[in-house]
Amino acid sequence: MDAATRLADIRQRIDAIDSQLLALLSERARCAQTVAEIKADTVPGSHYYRPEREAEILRRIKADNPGPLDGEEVARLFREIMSACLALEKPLAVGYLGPEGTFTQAAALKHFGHSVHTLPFGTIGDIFREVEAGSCQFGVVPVENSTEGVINHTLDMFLQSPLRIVGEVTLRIHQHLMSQAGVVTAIKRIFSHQQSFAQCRAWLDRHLPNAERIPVGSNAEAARRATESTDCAAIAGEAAAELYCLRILANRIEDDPGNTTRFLIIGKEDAPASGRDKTSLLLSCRNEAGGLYRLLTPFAEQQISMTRIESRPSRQGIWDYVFFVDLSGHRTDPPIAAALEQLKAAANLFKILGSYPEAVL
Ligand SMILES: O=C(O)C(=O)C[C@]1(C(=O)O)C=C[C@@H](O)C=C1
Repeated sequence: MDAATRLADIRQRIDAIDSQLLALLSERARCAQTVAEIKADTVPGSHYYRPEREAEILRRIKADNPGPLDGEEVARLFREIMSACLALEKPLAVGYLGPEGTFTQAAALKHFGHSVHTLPFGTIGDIFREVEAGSCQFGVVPVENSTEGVINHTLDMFLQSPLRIVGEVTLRIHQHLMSQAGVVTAIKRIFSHQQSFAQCRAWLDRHLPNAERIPVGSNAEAARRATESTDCAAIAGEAAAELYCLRILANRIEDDPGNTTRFLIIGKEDAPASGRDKTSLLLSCRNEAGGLYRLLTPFAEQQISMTRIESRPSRQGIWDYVFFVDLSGHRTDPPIAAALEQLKAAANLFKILGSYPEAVL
């Protein structure tokens, strides 16, 4: 068989497979519509998003993936299928730290897929307020970066807010230098968010030591400012370059190639157990010798793994601190439930911020 005939043959097979895929996708979408009808009958008025179910599906797809497509790639395809099915049930409104083109928007789309409505807000506080007020069902906020550490503003919001953490998503952050100019040497002023400047400090010191570094509220805002003049540049992500038609002069200039940001999904109710979950808590104890040690003892006794602890001023008195703690497991797992009961009795402040599926994508 010659090459042209083989090609025609294989394309015919691809067409037949696509028709099967389309029929199966349509059948899946009809199933999701039936799920929506059942939900409307049993929990009227509630949103239809089920983070624990989505996490279970994505984990199973990755585990069963026969190849040759990469597991992450296959999971991303299924992420989009579920997003489209959910939009048929009821489209979700998701608030993020704007403007359009920020890494937080990229994180929102990575977590929910592209069939949700993403709504930009100016500050982390605005996102909390809008989700509390119900104008968005969920919000996406950055919480920590592998190079720069925690985003204090996000943690501090949980001190007052009744919202829960319903999910997490991590995003590899690639920073690019972008401008209308054609060469790096033409750049006199650089705009970026202060976190991004910090993530690219060594690169900037080496390549643009004399350019002025001007901090702005977001990377997308930096990209917009970079359109003002040809001797300006921005450090931002690819989406911002596309949005503002800027040329990428230098790719991936972050000092740490593993540079990753973790984002939290906030909503009104936390998620049931998915089989691989995290629980986040807010705690404080009396300021005395061994106070924190005694507070955390139930975790050791119940063999619960504590994956993170951060301390922040409580804002209630000088040198008074609260602790943000992440645990492996769901608050309904019996050892965690037992430890939480003990903790509740011993802590000055005890708040469960949420139990939610570990990031899958
Ligand atoms: O299983 C459900 O509850 C559904 O609504 C279906 C489905 C899916 O497409 O598989 C869609 C949205 C939910 O977030 C979870 C799963």
